[in-house]
Amino acid sequence: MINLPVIELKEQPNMSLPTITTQNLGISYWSKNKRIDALQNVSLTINRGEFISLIGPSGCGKSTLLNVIAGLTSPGTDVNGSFNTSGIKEIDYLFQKQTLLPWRTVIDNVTAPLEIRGIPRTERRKKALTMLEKYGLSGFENSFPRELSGGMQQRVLLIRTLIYQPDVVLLDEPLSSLDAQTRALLQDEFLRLWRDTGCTFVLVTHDLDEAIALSERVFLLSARPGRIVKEFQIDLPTERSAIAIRTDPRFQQIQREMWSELTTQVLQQQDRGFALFKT
Ligand SMILES: Nc1ncnc2c1ncn2[C@@H]1O[C@H](COP(=O)(O)OP(=O)(O)OP(=O)(O)O)[C@@H](O)[C@H]1O
Repeated sequence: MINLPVIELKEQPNMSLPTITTQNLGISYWSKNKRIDALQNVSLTINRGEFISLIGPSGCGKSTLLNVIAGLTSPGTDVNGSFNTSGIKEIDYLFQKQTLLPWRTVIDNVTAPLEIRGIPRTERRKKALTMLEKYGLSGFENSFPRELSGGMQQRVLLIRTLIYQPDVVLLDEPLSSLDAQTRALLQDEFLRLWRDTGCTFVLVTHDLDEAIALSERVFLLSARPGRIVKEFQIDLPTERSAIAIRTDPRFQQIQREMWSELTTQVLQQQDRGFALFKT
């Protein structure tokens, strides 16, 4: 088992204060003079310090929603409805194909966010070394990314994301390229880091088990244009292991309900596809 970092506890989050709210949010893209409605009437509230996940059929707008939260809407995007990120100072984003800077050593990768913010070298190295040690990466600080396994690289990315203790961490399929065992270990690390830091975590995943194991609430989006069709309360103990919880009967019950709802959405999407094909 990997030792996990003891990170300074942030002021305990006040759960009644919303961090992110959207009201009837609609997002459309224009591509080659064609309008693509990605999201429609999305209303949700994410409270400070929560761990929530977004699931739904492929192309339903999950990444689009994360991008909006991160303030990353590209030109030519229509935004309707309202959107608010009250009181957030720092948002960090860890996405699927994110990689480390290959020409920088592990420690220089990890300290990059502190460097950008003007934290003195000695201070940033001290902080990074503490985190690397507690993450089982001691001795690799001067290695280059190509010398690490996929799981180790992902752990370095996670440390880099959290080193500045952002208020909100957005995760877009961050573990999808890893083998099942490494993935399970990192899921446990996500849980512990979430509990230790008090950051708000918003995860996009295709893996329903991952969503249940990690989250307090899971939002299921419909096929495109994505709308929230169901909110699942994950009433499992907060102090849990992402691996062991999978054998809990309540976990399995939620899993069955989620699969059933997701299958309905996917079948509807296919019906619409066939209808389009016929016309
Ligand atoms: N910049 C863009 N320009 C045009 N269309 C886009 C753009 N970004 C996304 N889309 C379209 O918007 C829809 C939603 O895409 P998005 O990536 O948000 O879905 P997703 O649910 O994250 O998909 P997946 O689960 O497959 O990763 C898709 O039809 C996609 O093709």
